[in-house]
Parts: sequence; structure tokens; C-alpha cells
Amino acid sequence: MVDINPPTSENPSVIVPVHPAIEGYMRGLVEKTDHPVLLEMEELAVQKSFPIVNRLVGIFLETQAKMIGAKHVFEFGSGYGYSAYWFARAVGTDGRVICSDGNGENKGRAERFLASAGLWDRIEFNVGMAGDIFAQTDGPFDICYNDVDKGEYPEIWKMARERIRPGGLYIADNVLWHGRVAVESYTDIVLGWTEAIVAHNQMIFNDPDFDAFINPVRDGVIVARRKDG
Ligand SMILES: C[S@@+](CC[C@H](N)C(=O)[O-])C[C@H]1O[C@@H](n2cnc3c(N)ncnc32)[C@H](O)[C@@H]1O
Repeated sequence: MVDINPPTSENPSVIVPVHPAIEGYMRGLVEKTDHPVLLEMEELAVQKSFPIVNRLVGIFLETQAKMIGAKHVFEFGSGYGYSAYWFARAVGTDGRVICSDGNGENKGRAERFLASAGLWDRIEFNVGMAGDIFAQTDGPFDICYNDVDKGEYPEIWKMARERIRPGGLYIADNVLWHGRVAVESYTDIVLGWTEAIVAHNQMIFNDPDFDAFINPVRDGVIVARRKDG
């Protein structure tokens, strides 16, 4: 078998799930989704090395939300609104995206960007710990989207799974953690995060009430659908 993702000498344990040439090809197919606000948000991510989901995953999120007619989405870890941009497009004028982020500066940035895109009136942006905000927000939810600090993934899954409607989705980013979940020896960014993601993924795939799949684009996005009835 040809190894198209050779480990680098810089970090022998980290592997890129999808070959960069394939991601580049896929990115080229979606140029029609360019929007001035989106380009500005993507530029800011580069400048600040801020981990937004990126264009391909954004389109994936919007598509997933549209496929189930989502109107009520909760985001754990919204940053400055990039992933919310895609969910807000999907939920339409009568839908709501509840955002949460621990950094208050992100709320101001999100408001500026999403207002420019004509989407701010679909957003409720709360500053604070995502789990606390979730506990104070009425459900059930069509989608719970998790993108907080990775050590918290198992707890967020446990609290979210209860409050997703039948047929609704749990989605989480970074579940391949640049390949660390798939190798025995790795260097983690924060001690314990890889173990937390591994435990999170295992719980979801073992949960009898959900069907799950990982889309390996970028850093891996898990989608788990709550079974009906
Ligand atoms: C990966 S970024 C989110 C990116 C965003 N989903 C996007 O794609 O545009 C993670 C964000 O979650 C926030 N965060 C991390 N842990 C959190 C927590 N427990 N509660 C609230 N916010 C948290 C950070 O401040 C950061 O802005």
C-alpha cells in the first residue's frame, strides 16, 4: 500500500488524514461559496493562527444542518463566529444558532462579521463556559456542535446527547487530532487531550442510541445521529 501521508521529521507521530492535494482539489471546487465576510474571517484566522473549521468543513456543517431541516443549533466553542456563519445560513430566518465562547472579545468580532453577512439576527451569542450556558438554554436541539478545549469533549458529549431530538445530530470537530488518535506514540499539544478525544469517540461509537461516522476532512469531524424512537 502506498503511504500518501508520510509522518514528517518534525513530528513523526502526527499524520494528515486527507492528502493536502486532495483537500486542495476539493477546496477548488467550492470557490462559488466565497463571500467577502468569509474571506475576512479566514484571513483573520491565518493572522492570529486561530483554529476555525475551514471552508470545506463549514460547507459540510451547513449541508448536514440543511439535510435535517435544523432550526435550533447549539455551539460549544464558537470562536468569532466562523462555524456559526454556516449554521446560521442553514437554519434560515426563522431559526436560531446559540453560540457560546469563553472569550468575550470573540462576541464583538462575531457580531461585526455576522451582521455584515446579514446573519446576526439568527444568532444568540453567550460569553462564558459553554457547559454552563448549555445547562441554562432550553432544548431540545436539532444539532449540538462541539469545538471547545479537547479535554472537555467526553463531558460535553455526555451532556449534549441527552438533549438532541430523535433524528438530530451531535457534531464535533478535531476528532482525529491530526492522527494522534490512531498511533501509539505521539506528542500532545496539551497533556490528556488525545486520551480525552479517544474516549469521546469510543463512547459515541458504542452508544446504542446513535449512529456515527467520521468525515476525515481537515482534522476529522464526527457526526452522530440520534436514532428515532
Ligand atoms: C477551536 S475554537 C472554535 C472555532 C469555531 N467553532 C469555528 O470554527 O469558527 C475554540 C473556541 O472555544 C472556546 N472555548 C474553549 N473551551 C471553552 C469552554 N469550555 N467554554 C467556552 N468556550 C470555550 C475558545 O475561546 C475558542 O474561541
